[in-house]
Amino acid sequence: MEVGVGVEVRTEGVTKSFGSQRIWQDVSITLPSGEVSALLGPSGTGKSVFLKSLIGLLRPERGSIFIDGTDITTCSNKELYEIRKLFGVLFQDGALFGSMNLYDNIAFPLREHTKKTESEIKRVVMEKLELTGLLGAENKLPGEISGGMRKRAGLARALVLDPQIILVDEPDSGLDPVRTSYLAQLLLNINAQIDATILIVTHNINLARTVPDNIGMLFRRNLVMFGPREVLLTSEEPVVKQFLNGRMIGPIGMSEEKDEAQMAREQALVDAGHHHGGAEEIDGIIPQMKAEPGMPVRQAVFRRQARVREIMHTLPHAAQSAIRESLDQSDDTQVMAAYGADAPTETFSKTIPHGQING
Ligand SMILES: Nc1ncnc2c1ncn2[C@@H]1O[C@H](COP(=O)(O)OP(=O)(O)OP(=O)(O)O)[C@@H](O)[C@H]1O
Repeated sequence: MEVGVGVEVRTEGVTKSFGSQRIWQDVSITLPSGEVSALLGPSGTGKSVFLKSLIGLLRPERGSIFIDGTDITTCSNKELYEIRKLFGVLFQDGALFGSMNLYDNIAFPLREHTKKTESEIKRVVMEKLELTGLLGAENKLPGEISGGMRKRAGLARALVLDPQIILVDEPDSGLDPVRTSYLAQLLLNINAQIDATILIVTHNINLARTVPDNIGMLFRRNLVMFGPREVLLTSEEPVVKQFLNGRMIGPIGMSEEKDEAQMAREQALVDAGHHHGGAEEIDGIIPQMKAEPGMPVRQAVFRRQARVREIMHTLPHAAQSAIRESLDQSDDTQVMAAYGADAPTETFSKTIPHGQING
């Protein structure tokens, strides 16, 4: 597999509305090159709109979006067309063409955007099918396979042009927790292999706690925070704590947000013994998932360590402690020991066997 170098994605004060509906405002975010970042937020906060803005499918009315130094909000259509080739995008349902088999779906970007011969195309397609555990399923139509397989096929297609930026919209949607973990493992393996800058948009708490190097959150039309994973995972911000623990108690309501009086009434109910809805309260930080044995060392880990050391003094105290703890353990190469005590769970310690096409 060719090794690319992920490029930086930076937004500066971007604001997006549809008519009079403001989706988010003044969002400034830098996705460090080659690292894995996640953007969280309750449903409807505009995560997908953000993702579509990054590839120029939607245009914010204010602010700039720099991809590898080019502002895609002002560049020409020709430049945008070239910039888009840096991206691989995995949409929620895989966005496959229903009438094409998996092979043709995955070959599609190569036939559209390159002059490769059919035998070269075959080599790339088979490589991506193998990487995503889909060998043997190439003749199936998207309608004949499960949601998990469709996601993996979408990922295979997103990878064929050797993207330097991979955007993933809700990798868990429609998947059970185990298949979600397999897909998360695959994304980390891919990051180790091609060093692409990855952004995962999700409201899956497990994924947020275990996968990304950096995490941000959108709420009430604003970016609540964005930074190294330890910042959000140790945050005392009520909306972040509520979200991470999936509780009903807090500023996030059924449709949008709550007022103070409503929050006080609900807290009184919980104090009186009513269940708050969250399955578990997790304090502190769960270790980050690692690339699997046999993968190259994930370079993002070293880049992030250097970066985080530099900004350490600007971070909240709790985040600093958590980062120091992780740095102390970090002769760690971020490749999971095959049978080591630190393999987080059995689920994460297995590869998708080649040819396994279920799920
Ligand atoms: N093309 C569009 N035209 C008008 N409104 C839109 C358009 N696309 C999205 N919206 C609106 O923008 C808001 C944010 O939608 P978006 O899908 O980005 O949210 P999300 O955070 O990804 O939600 P979820 O987690 O439920 O997928 C919604 O109110 C949606 O109706």
